[in-house]
Amino acid sequence: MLDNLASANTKAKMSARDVRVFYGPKEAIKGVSIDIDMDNVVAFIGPSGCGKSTFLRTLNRMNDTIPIARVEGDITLDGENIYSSSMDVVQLRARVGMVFQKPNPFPKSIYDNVAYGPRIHGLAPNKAELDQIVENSLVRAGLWNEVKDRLQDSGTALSGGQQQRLCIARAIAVDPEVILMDEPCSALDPIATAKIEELIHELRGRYAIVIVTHNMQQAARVSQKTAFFHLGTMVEYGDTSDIFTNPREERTRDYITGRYG
Ligand SMILES: Nc1ncnc2c1ncn2[C@@H]1O[C@H](COP(=O)(O)OP(=O)(O)OP(=O)(O)O)[C@@H](O)[C@H]1O
Repeated sequence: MLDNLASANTKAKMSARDVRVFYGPKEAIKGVSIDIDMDNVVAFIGPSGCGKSTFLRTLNRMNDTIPIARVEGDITLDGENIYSSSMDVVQLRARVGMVFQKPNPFPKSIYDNVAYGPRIHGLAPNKAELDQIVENSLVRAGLWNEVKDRLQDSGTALSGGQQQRLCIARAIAVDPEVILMDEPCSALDPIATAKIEELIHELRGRYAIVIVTHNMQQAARVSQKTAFFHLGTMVEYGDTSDIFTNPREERTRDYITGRYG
Protein backbone atom coordinates (compact mmCIF):
# COMPACT_ATOMS: atom_id res chain seq x y z
CA MET A 1 0.00 0.00 0.00
CA LEU A 2 2.79 2.38 0.98
CA ASP A 3 4.65 1.50 -2.21
CA ASN A 4 1.57 2.31 -4.23
CA LEU A 5 1.14 5.66 -2.52
CA ALA A 6 4.83 6.47 -2.89
CA SER A 7 4.87 5.73 -6.61
CA ALA A 8 1.60 7.56 -7.21
CA ASN A 9 3.05 10.45 -5.27
CA THR A 10 5.79 11.14 -7.83
CA LYS A 11 3.15 12.06 -10.41
CA ALA A 12 0.76 13.86 -8.11
CA LYS A 13 0.27 17.61 -8.26
CA MET A 14 -1.33 17.50 -4.83
CA SER A 15 -1.25 14.74 -2.24
CA ALA A 16 -3.20 14.47 0.97
CA ARG A 17 -2.21 11.98 3.67
CA ASP A 18 -4.40 11.06 6.62
CA VAL A 19 -6.11 14.44 6.63
CA ARG A 20 -8.47 15.13 9.52
CA VAL A 21 -10.55 18.24 9.95
CA PHE A 22 -12.20 19.22 13.23
CA TYR A 23 -14.83 21.88 13.81
CA GLY A 24 -14.34 22.35 17.53
CA PRO A 25 -14.60 18.81 18.95
CA LYS A 26 -16.46 17.43 15.90
CA GLU A 27 -14.34 15.44 13.44
CA ALA A 28 -15.72 16.26 10.00
CA ILE A 29 -12.96 14.58 7.95
CA LYS A 30 -11.62 11.35 9.38
CA GLY A 31 -8.30 10.52 7.77
CA VAL A 32 -8.48 11.08 4.01
CA SER A 33 -5.57 10.29 1.66
CA ILE A 34 -5.72 11.08 -2.03
CA ASP A 35 -3.47 12.03 -4.95
CA ILE A 36 -4.58 14.58 -7.53
CA ASP A 37 -2.74 14.71 -10.84
CA MET A 38 -2.74 17.08 -13.79
CA ASP A 39 -4.28 14.69 -16.30
CA ASN A 40 -7.64 14.02 -14.74
CA VAL A 41 -10.61 16.03 -13.57
CA VAL A 42 -11.47 14.69 -10.12
CA ALA A 43 -15.07 14.73 -8.87
CA PHE A 44 -15.96 14.58 -5.17
CA ILE A 45 -19.41 13.07 -4.67
CA GLY A 46 -21.39 11.94 -1.64
CA PRO A 47 -24.48 12.73 0.41
CA SER A 48 -25.03 16.12 1.97
CA GLY A 49 -22.83 16.76 5.00
CA CYS A 50 -20.31 14.00 4.20
CA GLY A 51 -17.45 16.51 4.10
CA LYS A 52 -16.82 17.14 0.39
CA SER A 53 -16.60 20.92 0.73
CA THR A 54 -14.65 20.71 3.97
CA PHE A 55 -12.04 18.48 2.37
CA LEU A 56 -11.93 20.59 -0.81
CA ARG A 57 -11.26 23.69 1.28
CA THR A 58 -8.26 22.05 2.97
CA LEU A 59 -6.53 21.99 -0.43
CA ASN A 60 -6.02 25.76 -0.47
CA ARG A 61 -6.39 26.44 3.24
CA MET A 62 -9.77 28.10 2.95
CA ASN A 63 -10.57 26.48 6.32
CA ASP A 64 -8.07 28.92 7.86
CA THR A 65 -10.88 31.49 7.66
CA ILE A 66 -13.07 29.42 10.03
CA PRO A 67 -11.79 30.00 13.59
CA ILE A 68 -13.04 26.68 15.01
CA ALA A 69 -11.64 24.60 12.12
CA ARG A 70 -8.43 22.61 12.69
CA VAL A 71 -6.63 20.52 10.07
CA GLU A 72 -4.30 17.58 10.79
CA GLY A 73 -2.30 15.41 8.40
CA ASP A 74 -0.19 16.34 5.39
CA ILE A 75 -1.15 18.07 2.18
CA THR A 76 1.51 18.80 -0.40
CA LEU A 77 1.60 20.81 -3.62
CA ASP A 78 4.49 19.69 -5.83
CA GLY A 79 5.85 17.94 -2.76
CA GLU A 80 5.78 21.06 -0.55
CA ASN A 81 3.69 21.01 2.63
CA ILE A 82 1.01 23.68 2.19
CA TYR A 83 0.46 23.89 5.96
CA SER A 84 4.11 24.63 6.75
CA SER A 85 4.81 27.97 8.44
CA SER A 86 6.88 29.09 5.45
CA MET A 87 3.92 28.74 3.05
CA ASP A 88 2.58 32.12 1.86
CA VAL A 89 -1.19 31.59 1.94
CA VAL A 90 -1.96 34.39 -0.53
CA GLN A 91 0.48 32.82 -2.97
CA LEU A 92 -0.98 29.37 -2.28
CA ARG A 93 -4.50 30.55 -3.14
CA ALA A 94 -3.23 31.97 -6.43
CA ARG A 95 -1.64 28.60 -7.23
CA VAL A 96 -4.71 26.71 -6.03
CA GLY A 97 -7.66 28.82 -7.16
CA MET A 98 -11.26 28.35 -6.14
CA VAL A 99 -14.66 28.79 -7.75
CA PHE A 100 -17.64 28.82 -5.41
CA GLN A 101 -21.20 27.57 -5.53
CA LYS A 102 -22.69 31.00 -5.94
CA PRO A 103 -20.96 33.22 -8.50
CA ASN A 104 -19.27 35.97 -6.49
CA PRO A 105 -17.83 38.60 -8.82
CA PHE A 106 -16.50 41.72 -7.13
CA PRO A 107 -18.71 44.82 -7.50
CA LYS A 108 -16.27 46.10 -10.09
CA SER A 109 -16.04 46.16 -13.87
CA ILE A 110 -15.60 42.95 -15.83
CA TYR A 111 -12.05 44.10 -16.65
CA ASP A 112 -11.18 44.87 -13.03
CA ASN A 113 -12.55 41.55 -11.81
CA VAL A 114 -10.05 39.71 -13.98
CA ALA A 115 -7.23 42.24 -13.53
CA TYR A 116 -7.52 42.19 -9.72
CA GLY A 117 -5.31 39.15 -9.06
CA PRO A 118 -2.60 39.99 -11.62
CA ARG A 119 -2.45 43.50 -10.14
CA ILE A 120 -2.00 42.40 -6.52
CA HIS A 121 0.49 39.71 -7.52
CA GLY A 122 2.40 42.12 -9.79
CA LEU A 123 2.06 39.85 -12.81
CA ALA A 124 1.79 42.59 -15.45
CA PRO A 125 4.47 45.29 -15.69
CA ASN A 126 2.36 47.54 -17.91
CA LYS A 127 -1.17 48.17 -19.16
CA ALA A 128 -0.67 46.35 -22.46
CA GLU A 129 0.40 43.18 -20.68
CA LEU A 130 -2.46 43.46 -18.22
CA ASP A 131 -4.88 43.87 -21.14
CA GLN A 132 -3.42 40.72 -22.65
CA ILE A 133 -3.82 38.71 -19.44
CA VAL A 134 -7.43 39.89 -19.11
CA GLU A 135 -8.19 38.96 -22.72
CA ASN A 136 -6.46 35.56 -22.52
CA SER A 137 -8.25 34.70 -19.28
CA LEU A 138 -11.64 35.66 -20.67
CA VAL A 139 -10.96 33.70 -23.87
CA ARG A 140 -9.94 30.66 -21.87
CA ALA A 141 -13.05 30.97 -19.70
CA GLY A 142 -15.20 31.07 -22.85
CA LEU A 143 -16.52 34.56 -22.10
CA TRP A 144 -14.49 36.89 -24.31
CA ASN A 145 -16.87 37.07 -27.25
CA GLU A 146 -19.79 37.93 -24.99
CA VAL A 147 -18.02 40.73 -23.08
CA LYS A 148 -15.24 42.13 -25.25
CA ASP A 149 -17.28 45.22 -26.15
CA ARG A 150 -18.31 45.98 -22.58
CA LEU A 151 -15.33 45.32 -20.38
CA GLN A 152 -16.11 48.39 -18.28
CA ASP A 153 -19.64 47.18 -17.39
CA SER A 154 -20.12 45.80 -13.90
CA GLY A 155 -19.37 42.10 -13.44
CA THR A 156 -22.48 41.82 -11.29
CA ALA A 157 -24.67 42.87 -14.25
CA LEU A 158 -23.87 39.66 -16.15
CA SER A 159 -26.15 36.61 -16.14
CA GLY A 160 -25.46 33.93 -13.50
CA GLY A 161 -23.68 31.67 -15.97
CA GLN A 162 -21.59 34.55 -17.30
CA GLN A 163 -20.74 35.58 -13.74
CA GLN A 164 -19.52 32.07 -13.00
CA ARG A 165 -17.35 32.09 -16.13
CA LEU A 166 -16.06 35.51 -15.02
CA CYS A 167 -15.10 33.95 -11.67
CA ILE A 168 -13.30 31.19 -13.56
CA ALA A 169 -11.51 33.85 -15.66
CA ARG A 170 -10.55 35.62 -12.42
CA ALA A 171 -9.05 32.38 -11.07
CA ILE A 172 -7.23 31.68 -14.36
CA ALA A 173 -5.77 35.21 -14.54
CA VAL A 174 -3.17 34.50 -11.83
CA ASP A 175 -1.97 31.42 -13.69
CA PRO A 176 -3.02 28.78 -11.16
CA GLU A 177 -1.88 25.17 -11.20
CA VAL A 178 -4.99 23.75 -9.54
CA ILE A 179 -8.61 24.91 -9.74
CA LEU A 180 -11.05 23.82 -7.05
CA MET A 181 -14.74 24.09 -7.91
CA ASP A 182 -17.34 23.77 -5.16
CA GLU A 183 -20.64 22.91 -6.88
CA PRO A 184 -19.99 25.55 -9.55
CA CYS A 185 -23.24 24.87 -11.42
CA SER A 186 -25.70 24.54 -8.59
CA ALA A 187 -27.05 28.07 -9.11
CA LEU A 188 -27.12 27.81 -12.91
CA ASP A 189 -29.70 26.77 -15.50
CA PRO A 190 -29.03 23.77 -17.79
CA ILE A 191 -27.63 25.86 -20.66
CA ALA A 192 -25.21 27.77 -18.43
CA THR A 193 -24.33 24.46 -16.75
CA ALA A 194 -23.52 22.87 -20.11
CA LYS A 195 -21.18 25.79 -20.90
CA ILE A 196 -19.30 25.35 -17.62
CA GLU A 197 -19.01 21.60 -18.22
CA GLU A 198 -17.66 22.25 -21.73
CA LEU A 199 -15.20 24.68 -20.24
CA ILE A 200 -14.01 22.10 -17.71
CA HIS A 201 -13.24 19.77 -20.63
CA GLU A 202 -11.23 22.50 -22.32
CA LEU A 203 -9.30 23.39 -19.16
CA ARG A 204 -8.40 19.78 -18.43
CA GLY A 205 -4.68 19.07 -18.73
CA ARG A 206 -3.68 22.71 -18.34
CA TYR A 207 -4.80 22.77 -14.69
CA ALA A 208 -5.47 20.07 -12.13
CA ILE A 209 -9.22 20.37 -11.53
CA VAL A 210 -11.28 19.14 -8.59
CA ILE A 211 -15.04 19.57 -8.65
CA VAL A 212 -17.53 18.94 -5.86
CA THR A 213 -20.91 18.04 -7.28
CA HIS A 214 -24.23 16.74 -6.05
CA ASN A 215 -25.13 15.79 -9.56
CA MET A 216 -23.92 12.30 -10.42
CA GLN A 217 -24.60 12.75 -14.13
CA GLN A 218 -22.36 15.80 -14.00
CA ALA A 219 -19.60 13.85 -12.24
CA ALA A 220 -19.87 11.17 -14.92
CA ARG A 221 -19.75 13.77 -17.70
CA VAL A 222 -16.87 15.95 -16.53
CA SER A 223 -14.51 13.77 -14.51
CA GLN A 224 -12.09 10.94 -15.17
CA LYS A 225 -11.60 10.14 -11.46
CA THR A 226 -14.26 10.13 -8.76
CA ALA A 227 -13.95 10.08 -4.98
CA PHE A 228 -17.01 8.99 -3.02
CA PHE A 229 -17.26 10.49 0.48
CA HIS A 230 -19.50 9.27 3.28
CA LEU A 231 -19.65 10.45 6.91
CA GLY A 232 -16.25 12.15 6.75
CA THR A 233 -14.37 9.28 5.13
CA MET A 234 -13.38 8.72 1.53
CA VAL A 235 -14.98 5.35 0.87
CA GLU A 236 -13.70 4.81 -2.65
CA TYR A 237 -11.54 6.62 -5.22
CA GLY A 238 -11.03 5.41 -8.75
CA ASP A 239 -11.76 5.81 -12.43
CA THR A 240 -15.14 7.49 -12.85
CA SER A 241 -16.28 4.75 -15.22
CA ASP A 242 -15.54 2.08 -12.59
CA ILE A 243 -17.14 4.02 -9.73
CA PHE A 244 -20.36 4.38 -11.70
CA THR A 245 -20.53 0.95 -13.29
CA ASN A 246 -18.60 -1.35 -11.02
CA PRO A 247 -17.95 0.13 -7.57
CA ARG A 248 -15.97 -1.98 -5.13
CA GLU A 249 -17.78 -0.82 -2.02
CA GLU A 250 -21.38 -1.45 -1.11
CA ARG A 251 -21.81 2.09 0.25
CA THR A 252 -20.73 3.52 -3.11
CA ARG A 253 -23.16 1.22 -4.92
CA ASP A 254 -26.00 2.22 -2.62
CA TYR A 255 -25.30 5.89 -3.24
CA ILE A 256 -24.98 5.75 -7.01
CA THR A 257 -28.10 3.64 -7.32
CA GLY A 258 -29.99 6.25 -5.33
CA ARG A 259 -30.55 4.16 -2.22
CA TYR A 260 -29.59 7.11 -0.01
CA GLY A 261 -28.33 10.65 -0.21
N1 LIG B 1 -18.18 26.18 9.54
C1 LIG B 1 -18.58 25.04 10.10
N2 LIG B 1 -18.70 24.94 11.44
C2 LIG B 1 -19.09 23.79 12.03
N3 LIG B 1 -19.39 22.66 11.36
C3 LIG B 1 -19.30 22.71 10.02
C4 LIG B 1 -18.88 23.90 9.32
N4 LIG B 1 -18.89 23.62 7.98
C5 LIG B 1 -19.28 22.33 7.86
N5 LIG B 1 -19.53 21.79 9.07
C6 LIG B 1 -19.97 20.40 9.34
O1 LIG B 1 -19.03 19.50 8.77
C7 LIG B 1 -19.67 18.41 8.13
C8 LIG B 1 -19.28 18.37 6.66
O2 LIG B 1 -19.85 19.51 6.00
P1 LIG B 1 -19.52 19.88 4.48
O3 LIG B 1 -20.18 21.17 4.18
O4 LIG B 1 -18.06 19.76 4.25
O5 LIG B 1 -20.24 18.67 3.73
P2 LIG B 1 -20.65 18.54 2.20
O6 LIG B 1 -20.47 17.10 1.86
O7 LIG B 1 -19.90 19.51 1.38
O8 LIG B 1 -22.18 18.91 2.26
P3 LIG B 1 -23.13 19.56 1.16
O9 LIG B 1 -23.13 18.60 0.03
O10 LIG B 1 -24.45 19.65 1.85
O11 LIG B 1 -22.54 20.89 0.81
C9 LIG B 1 -21.17 18.61 8.36
O12 LIG B 1 -21.53 17.86 9.48
C10 LIG B 1 -21.27 20.09 8.64
O13 LIG B 1 -22.37 20.37 9.48
